[in-house]
Amino acid sequence: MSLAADARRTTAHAAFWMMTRRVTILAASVDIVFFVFFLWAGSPLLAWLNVLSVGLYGAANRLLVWRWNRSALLLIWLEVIGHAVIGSLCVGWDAGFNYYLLMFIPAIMVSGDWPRVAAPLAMLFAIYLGLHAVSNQLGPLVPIDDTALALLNVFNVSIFFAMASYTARFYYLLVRRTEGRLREHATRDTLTQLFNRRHLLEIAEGELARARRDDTSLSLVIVDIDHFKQINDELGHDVGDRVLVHVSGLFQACCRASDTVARWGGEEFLFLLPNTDIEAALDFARRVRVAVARHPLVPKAPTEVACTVSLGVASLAPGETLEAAIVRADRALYESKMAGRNRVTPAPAAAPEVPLGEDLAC
Ligand SMILES: Nc1nc2c(ncn2[C@@H]2O[C@H](COP(=O)(O)OP(=O)(O)OP(=O)(O)O)[C@@H](O)[C@H]2O)c(=O)[nH]1
Repeated sequence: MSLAADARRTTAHAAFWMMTRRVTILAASVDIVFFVFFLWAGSPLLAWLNVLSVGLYGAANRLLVWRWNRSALLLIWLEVIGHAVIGSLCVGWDAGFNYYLLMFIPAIMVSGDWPRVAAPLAMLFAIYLGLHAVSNQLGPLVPIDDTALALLNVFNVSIFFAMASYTARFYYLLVRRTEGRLREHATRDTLTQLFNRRHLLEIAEGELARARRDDTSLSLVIVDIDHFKQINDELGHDVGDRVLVHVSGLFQACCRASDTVARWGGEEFLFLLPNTDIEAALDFARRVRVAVARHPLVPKAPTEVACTVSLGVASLAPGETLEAAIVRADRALYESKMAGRNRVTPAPAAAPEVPLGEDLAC
C-alpha cells in the first residue's frame, strides 16, 4: 500500500472510531429519554431495559477510550440489534425501532473494502427482513396505547434523521478536510512550505495568459544559494535545511501580494512577478540579494550562518514561452555565479519573434 493510501486509511479509520465514540454518548442519551417515556407509558420492564442499554453504551465508550475498538463495536452491535428486536417484538414494528438497524448501513460501508463489508451487510439485511416478518406475524407482545405508539414512532424517526444527518455530515467534513490536506501536500514544498515547482508552473501559465490578454509585463527571477554544499558539509544537513527555511521566509517578506515564490528544486527558488518590467524586476532582485546578505541565520548553535544568493532576471518578451524565459533567467543566474556570486544579472535579450509566415518567405 502506498504511503498516501496508508495516510488516507489512517485518517478514515481514526475518524470512524471518533464518530463511533460520539454516537455512544448520543445513543445513551436517547436511551435515558426512552427510560422516562416507558415509565410514563406504563411499561416498567421496557423502561429498565433501557437502563441496561445505557450501561452497554457506557461500557462501549470506555472500551473505545482504551482502544479496545473491536470489543466496543461488538457491544454496540449487540445493543442496537437487541434494542431493535426487543422493541419491535414488544411494542410492534410501527414503533420504529427498526430504523436504528439502518444506521449500520453507512457504518458498515465505511468500515473497509467490499469483501469485508459484504457479509455484515447481508447479515443486517437478513435480520431486518426477518424481524419485520416475525414482528408482523406475532403482533406487539407488550402493547402500548395508540397515542404513545404514535409519539414513539415520531421520536424514533426524528432520532434516526438526526443520527443519519450527523454521520453523513461528519464524513462530508472529513472528506473536505482530507482534500484540503492533500491539496496542500500536492502544491507545497514540505520543508519550506513555499509552493513547489509544479504549482508555480500552473500559476505561471495563468499569469502568462493574463499578461498577454492585458498586454502587461511579466518577469521571472531565479535565485540560487551560494556555496550551499559547503554549508551542508561544514555545518550539517540540519543547518542546511534551516538555512533553506530561513531564506524562504526572507523571500516571502520581499514579495507583494501578487508575486509568487516557489522552491524550484534543491537550493534554487523562482519568483514570478506579474505587472513587473525588467527594470522593476532587477530592483526587486537586488532587494532580495541585500535582504539575504544582511540577515544571516542565527541558529541555536553559537555561530551565525551567513549566506548569499545569486540571481538571474528575465522579463517575458512578446510571444516568448515560459520555458524559454526560464532558460534565459537560468543563463543569467549562471553568469552571476561565474562573475563571483552574490549578484544580480539581467538575462540576455530574447530571440526576436518571427512574424507568422516570414520564415517561409525566404
Ligand atoms: N540541507 C539540504 N541540502 C540540500 C537540499 N536540497 C539540495 N541540497 C544540497 O544543496 C547542495 C547544492 O550544491 P551545489 O549544486 O554544488 O551548489 P553550491 O554548493 O550551492 O554551489 P554554487 O551554486 O556554485 O554556489 C548539494 O549539496 C545538495 O545536497 C535540502 O533540501 N536540504
